[in-house]
Amino acid sequence: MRTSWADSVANSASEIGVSDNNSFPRPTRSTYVPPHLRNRPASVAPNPSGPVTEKASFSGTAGGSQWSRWSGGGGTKPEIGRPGQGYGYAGAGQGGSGGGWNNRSGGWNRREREVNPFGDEGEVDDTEQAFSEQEHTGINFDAYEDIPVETSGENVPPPVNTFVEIDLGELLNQNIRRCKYVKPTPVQRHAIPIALGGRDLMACAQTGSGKTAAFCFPIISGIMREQYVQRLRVARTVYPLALILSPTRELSCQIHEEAKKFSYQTGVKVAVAYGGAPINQQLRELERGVDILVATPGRLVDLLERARVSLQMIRYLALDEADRMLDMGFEPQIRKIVEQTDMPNRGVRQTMLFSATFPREIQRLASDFLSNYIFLAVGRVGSSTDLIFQRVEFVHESDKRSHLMDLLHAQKENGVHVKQALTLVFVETKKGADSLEHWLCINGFPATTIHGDRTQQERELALRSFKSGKTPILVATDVAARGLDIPHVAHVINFDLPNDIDDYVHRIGRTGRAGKTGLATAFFNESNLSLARPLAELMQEANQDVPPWLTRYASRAPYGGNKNRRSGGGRFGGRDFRREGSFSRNLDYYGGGNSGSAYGVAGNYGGGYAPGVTSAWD
Ligand SMILES: Nc1ncnc2c1ncn2[C@@H]1O[C@H](COP(=O)(O)OP(=O)(O)OP(=O)(O)O)[C@@H](O)[C@H]1O
Repeated sequence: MRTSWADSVANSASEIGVSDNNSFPRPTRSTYVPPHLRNRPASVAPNPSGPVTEKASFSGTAGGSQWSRWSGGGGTKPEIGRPGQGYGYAGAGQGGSGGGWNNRSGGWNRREREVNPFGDEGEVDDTEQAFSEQEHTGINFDAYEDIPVETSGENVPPPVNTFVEIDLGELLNQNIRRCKYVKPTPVQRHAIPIALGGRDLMACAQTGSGKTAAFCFPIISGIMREQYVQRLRVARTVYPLALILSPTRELSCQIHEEAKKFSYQTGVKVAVAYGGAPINQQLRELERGVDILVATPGRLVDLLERARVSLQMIRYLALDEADRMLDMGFEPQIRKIVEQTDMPNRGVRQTMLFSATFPREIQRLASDFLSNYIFLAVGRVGSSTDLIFQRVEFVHESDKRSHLMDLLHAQKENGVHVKQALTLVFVETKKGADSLEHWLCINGFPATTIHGDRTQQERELALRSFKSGKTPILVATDVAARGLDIPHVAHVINFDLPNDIDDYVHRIGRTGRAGKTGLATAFFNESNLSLARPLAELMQEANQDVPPWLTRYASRAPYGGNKNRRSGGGRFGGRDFRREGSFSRNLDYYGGGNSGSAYGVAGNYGGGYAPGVTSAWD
């Protein structure tokens, strides 16, 4: 059995040799001027009404940057930094790390101590050897080594094998060690050098394979490196340098938590904004300063409309679950945020899109936001990891509950139904979720539920209760399908199968994460016929046993599961859509083949919701 990346740290014994010479060419950005402000007169910079002179102490090598112009130019100066604080950075004196790093930690106000997100309070081994020592402890990444990797685009930077050969900065490296990340995962090996090279990126890698760090590390490192000595705020408007968008509130919170760990004591400030939670609290948090803003689109639009956030200084834009962000549910909001605000244009900002699935027409849409980008696919686009043992059972609608009960009883008898083994049950509707939860509870299986009709407080409570094992069964709609990284989810049950095979991939991806194995069971019946073929193909590709009855259905069924979203000639045929020379908006990728609009009609569009299904997306 494979070893988990993180869990095997303690037990690992040996690891392949690590070079600590920094062989990867280091980007040369000595003094950073935000690209969209280059060659502009100073007056183009945000022009504060009623500038406030901030007592901002800083050291380091900021001379010549736009920031220093504002701070030291003697002219009008926007209010910079957090009120009442000397926001200074110690650019010098970073032992061990290469020059040019902007150690911002010196600027943390002593009154506002940064909470230690690791809860270790102790020292971290900050010697250069620490990675090497850990790397010799035998983390088993072998299972991932044979994953096919495809990159396309011009001048693709080479991948790295270790964290030490990437110049992320010592403070970030310390946090990586604290996270017990010993070695970069395959997507990190490829994506981090690409992003550090300043390139736009469309990256597709399997669920649970470490995509969050793959976009967070370069952003944090870039902000540290770029010598932003002061944080801009004009009146009550804040100017983040990086924006990370995700489709759900819970996922945004999770990314925020992760990013806070990665940026601990670097001076890079991360804040989160999402719907359903009191906006005033989020505004107060923003006012304390923000370099990286993690947000759901709806709440961000609200903040932009209130002029509490400006995207004028955005240097990095990352879309997590990018295909979901660009499908019918979100695309208008994303276009509004990216194209109709003061955000710097593509080619000026750096844009990174990540997901485990990337249907080709979404790739095409996404290319509107990217400039000369690199396409990276680790594993086949849209494939599931073979760490997940997949099982499909034919269950009539009326038998589903009793079948579920049988499964749960069997789990209990096998000792799986314990605190450390959580079960996630996906259903199609919010009503269905509530009713199943109630039924489970009265039948002696403590369950809770998460869906779009619950208040945010209820949703957060449910998630906490599930994570802690207090309520080991979570009944969820698709709101929990993407991105959530919940340790100890041992079993994902598709009580109702989704209509789209990509949704299935994300749902089952809540287990079998970070090198761990997991189990996924699906209840299939006549109402899922359109999924038969893509499901059988997906399972086959992941070396799973496909039941003969499913193969029979698959051979009879028309290709469903939104095959129209993929390339012709097979589910996994399409990778980088740019390689398909004849790709055109007018081709029959939308199923109907005659879509009047460039983007097809809603009903044919992958992310649309099936009739009668209420969306739980934020
Ligand atoms: N280099 C690493 N070493 C060990 N563990 C890692 C490493 N990188 C990430 N992880 C862990 O792997 C888990 C999955 O990572 P993450 O949530 O980023 O996956 P993902 O690819 O974004 O998944 P999804 O597609 O479901 O959103 C997390 O618990 C994370 O802490």
